[in-house]
Amino acid sequence: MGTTIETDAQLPGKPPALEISKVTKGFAHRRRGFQQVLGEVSFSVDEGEFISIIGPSGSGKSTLLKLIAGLESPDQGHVRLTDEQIAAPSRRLGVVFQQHVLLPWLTAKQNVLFALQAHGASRRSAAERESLAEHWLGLVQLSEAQDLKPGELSGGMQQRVGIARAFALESEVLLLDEPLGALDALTRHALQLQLLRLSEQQRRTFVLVTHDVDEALLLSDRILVLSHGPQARIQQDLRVPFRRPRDRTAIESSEDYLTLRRELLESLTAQP
Ligand SMILES: Nc1ncnc2c1ncn2[C@@H]1O[C@H](COP(=O)(O)OP(=O)(O)OP(=O)(O)O)[C@@H](O)[C@H]1O
Repeated sequence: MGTTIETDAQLPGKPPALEISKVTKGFAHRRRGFQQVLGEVSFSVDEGEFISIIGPSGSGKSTLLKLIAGLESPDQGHVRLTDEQIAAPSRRLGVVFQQHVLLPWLTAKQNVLFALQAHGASRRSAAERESLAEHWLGLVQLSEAQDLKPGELSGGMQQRVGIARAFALESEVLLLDEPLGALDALTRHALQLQLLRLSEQQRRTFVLVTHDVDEALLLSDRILVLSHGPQARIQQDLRVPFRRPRDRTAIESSEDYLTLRRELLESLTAQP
């Protein structure tokens, strides 16, 4: 296996950026009764680490991400962001969902600016906010399209606006829920590389929910596999050992890659 890169995450004594401790969550359904979606789930994420959560459909991946985002409350256990318990959405956490949730009456740039204002970046001057928005739209190759409205953009372009917006907010932790899931294979492939590049330049803390084993292997330092629900748990916690900056072609042709990929697919298709 290759060697892991050294990050701040490996410095001894540093508290984790994110700590999920003995979290459980269920929902009451009128017909099905109470459904215990997550059993006791515990894991931590170091600062600067990129982790992916994969698991069977319906196992509770999005529920887990919503708990981390403070959009749902755990029934038991807690979510901590370094020194703070998360009980509601926080500026310290940015979220990108599968469906681009852009305001249709605003241009791409205005969407990013609107989020910057709402997110408390008002301590920056209007000119600073504008150059921040332009900077991030440029990094996702949307400079030419920054004055177009969502209706005039393709699905992939809209998703790139969502990614630029999330990065521009400068949150410590970025939560990505299948951000590329609704895109065609070619666009998805290209955006995976953009996300790889951005995440390697930024080294923020990332939690990605994905169905795509190759996406998880390309982007992550660690992959957590959620077991079949109900009462899903973390059934596997795999370290992805490829050096950064990563080169997709090089890692995908390595023996380690094929072994990890096989292991993940077996784990995902294992009977509950
Ligand atoms: N707000 C809610 N109210 C009731 N049930 C819910 C709610 N949110 C999620 N669930 C249920 O929790 C279970 C897990 O859903 P969740 O979306 O977290 O799974 P997932 O692993 O992300 O699924 P997929 O991979 O298909 O997107 C499902 O059975 C779903 O119906």
